[in-house]
Amino acid sequence: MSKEELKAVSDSKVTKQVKKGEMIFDEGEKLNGVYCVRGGVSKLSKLSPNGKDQIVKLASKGEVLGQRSVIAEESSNLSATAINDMEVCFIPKEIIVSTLHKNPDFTYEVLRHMAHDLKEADDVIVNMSQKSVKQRIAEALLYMKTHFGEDKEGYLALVLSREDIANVVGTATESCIRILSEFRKEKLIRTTGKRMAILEERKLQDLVDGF
Ligand SMILES: Nc1ncnc2c1ncn2[C@@H]1O[C@@H]2COP(=O)(O)O[C@H]2[C@H]1O
Repeated sequence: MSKEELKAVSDSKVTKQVKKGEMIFDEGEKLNGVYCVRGGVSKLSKLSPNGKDQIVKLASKGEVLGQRSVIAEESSNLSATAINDMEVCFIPKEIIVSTLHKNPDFTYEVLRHMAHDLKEADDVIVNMSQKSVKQRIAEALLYMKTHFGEDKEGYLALVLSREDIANVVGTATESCIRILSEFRKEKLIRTTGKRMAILEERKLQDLVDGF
């Protein structure tokens, strides 16, 4: 971006604190701009008619939310809710659209991000249809470790409720609880309340890979 473009973005952006559990935007909303995640984690999810909230993605620092519907001039396809306390910065639609028209490098970057999101969405569909619930839960735990890390005691830094884990893998909360308890008995993981630690990363990966 040129100095002028950066200044326009920086003058127009508004920083917002979002508390754990608060919604940033709802599915079906017409967004007046995009949200950049500066801290914390947001779940992007879609509520189905049977009441299940399918989590499509966990978005963290550096990710942009809402650009798809802003560019497509549609309403948002997913809702974004804070999993923990977040800081987001809002950039109005006009600034995004005018920069997209003026700056090909910026447009290319946005396109690159959307192409990446598309690949992730493909992988979600393939995983859902080809992997068992057990494999999907193992994969979700490994994903949480790779993307959000561990705390000093070796627990996964991102703490998700059992319901959220079930909603990430697309299963019932009871099935998720049962499989996590199997993993615990097999000493693949350790749990303390909601907190979980991976003990046997290799074995979980083998399970995901079908060995
Ligand atoms: N893999 C993904 N699938 C769908 N939406 C994503 C993905 N990653 C990020 N997003 C963002 O999540 C937003 C949800 O609302 P929108 O449909 O407006 O725009 C979407 C994208 O900006």
